[in-house]
Amino acid sequence: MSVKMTPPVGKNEYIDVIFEDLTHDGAGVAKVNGYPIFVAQALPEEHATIKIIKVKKNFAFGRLIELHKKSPYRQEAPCTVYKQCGGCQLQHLSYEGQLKAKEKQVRDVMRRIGGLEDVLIHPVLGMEKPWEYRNKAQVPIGDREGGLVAGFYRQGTHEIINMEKCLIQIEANDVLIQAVKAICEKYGVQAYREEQHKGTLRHVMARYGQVTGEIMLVFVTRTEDLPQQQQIIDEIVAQFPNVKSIVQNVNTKRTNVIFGDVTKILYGSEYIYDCIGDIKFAISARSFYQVNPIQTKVLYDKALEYAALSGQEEVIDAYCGIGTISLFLAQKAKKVYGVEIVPEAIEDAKRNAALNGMTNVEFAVGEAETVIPNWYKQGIRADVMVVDPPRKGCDDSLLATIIDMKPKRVVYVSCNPATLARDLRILEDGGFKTREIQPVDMFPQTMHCEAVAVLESV
Ligand SMILES: C[S@@+](CC[C@H](N)C(=O)[O-])C[C@H]1O[C@@H](n2cnc3c(N)ncnc32)[C@H](O)[C@@H]1O
Repeated sequence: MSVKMTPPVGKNEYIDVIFEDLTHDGAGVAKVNGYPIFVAQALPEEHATIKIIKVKKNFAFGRLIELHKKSPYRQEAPCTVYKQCGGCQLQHLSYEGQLKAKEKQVRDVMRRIGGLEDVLIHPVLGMEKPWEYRNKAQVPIGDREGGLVAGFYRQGTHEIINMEKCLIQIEANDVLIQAVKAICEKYGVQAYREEQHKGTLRHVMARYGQVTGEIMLVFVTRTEDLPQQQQIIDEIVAQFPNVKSIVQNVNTKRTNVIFGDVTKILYGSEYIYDCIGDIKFAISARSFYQVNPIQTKVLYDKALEYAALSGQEEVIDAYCGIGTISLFLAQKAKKVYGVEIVPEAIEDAKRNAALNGMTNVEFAVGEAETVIPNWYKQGIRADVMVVDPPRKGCDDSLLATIIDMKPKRVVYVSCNPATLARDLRILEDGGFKTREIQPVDMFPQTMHCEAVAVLESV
């Protein structure tokens, strides 16, 4: 017989609470008789009066009404559009507080989801200057009173708010996007209007090579043509000589997905270059490239250290993107095999290997969970397996193959501690032991948390 529980709070009720924790999206968590209430902008240890705004069977949402005791880590968020934007969730928490919160997040999920009580978890490696770090800006374009707006969607809506400066964005991208907006306005380019599925310009993306200074600009349009294309390009290139590639991506669909299937080069090269450490990379418009170049080096150095290569090992790099980690590893390995699902990224990866004179790498296009089991059947064995999956983590059949293959070490790079913990549990049950976990702060001011773990076959 199931017992129906009545939530201990009611809608519109005002109550006093003490916050204990943060959710994975940065809201404060308070509990009433074990029943959790989520409140945006609240921090652990804070005492507050809140108003209940939504009640569900197992949890509720509240709004901060009055803070009675503030967290010692609370600070004034420096960004003027912080509350409307939603791109950052932690600007009201000092950077020291953010690093502590992320370390706690990793510890909690390792215990709760992974059942890993005794694993060594290091403090988060943070940034000296945790601002202006993003090398990629991707902004929706709208129109208002005859002009264009470029910025962000107001939280929970598709209303575009204009933003001239994003505090986590590398300044060069902000400056370029403001200029592109003015140039497009001058030549009468219309913004895409979602409700009517009319107009031209949907998004503008700028990607900056931190070391080379090269910039790629991408226009995402609903239409095949970008009106006054040549004049627009000429003005951009005259004002910004470091723009080395201008690309148009055509997305004709009614969709929230940003990119369409067709990409054409309007000016310059199909890629820009950047360097991480001693390795040079060509990056094309649709390829994944880490957004925080300073911390990427920290992360990859740690992955390389955990791989503990002597020069004799065969290594598989699953989810390899444009071969960034693969080429880092190839400096110290006998042979590296990279696998990635996006064909353009694998073309970039091959070009990158040639660019750096590396001949001990081989890349394959496909799902890691299909390609690697096939390699295993063909007799390929890795001494070290590196995985860097998207947020949903590794597919079960890939984990099963890793368990069968029994590499000496697995280096797991993760952008989602919850799926990392889940997958570590599966690998531990299959005969591996997690030796240590190093969280690296790739995304200051946000709740996103990256970590690299090393496991050994026991
Ligand atoms: C977090 S990124 C890591 C990329 C690369 N290791 C890096 O650091 O730049 C994850 C990559 O996995 C790719 N991917 C997603 N699902 C995949 C799958 N099932 N098999 C192989 N690659 C996949 C994505 O296209 C993306 O390039």
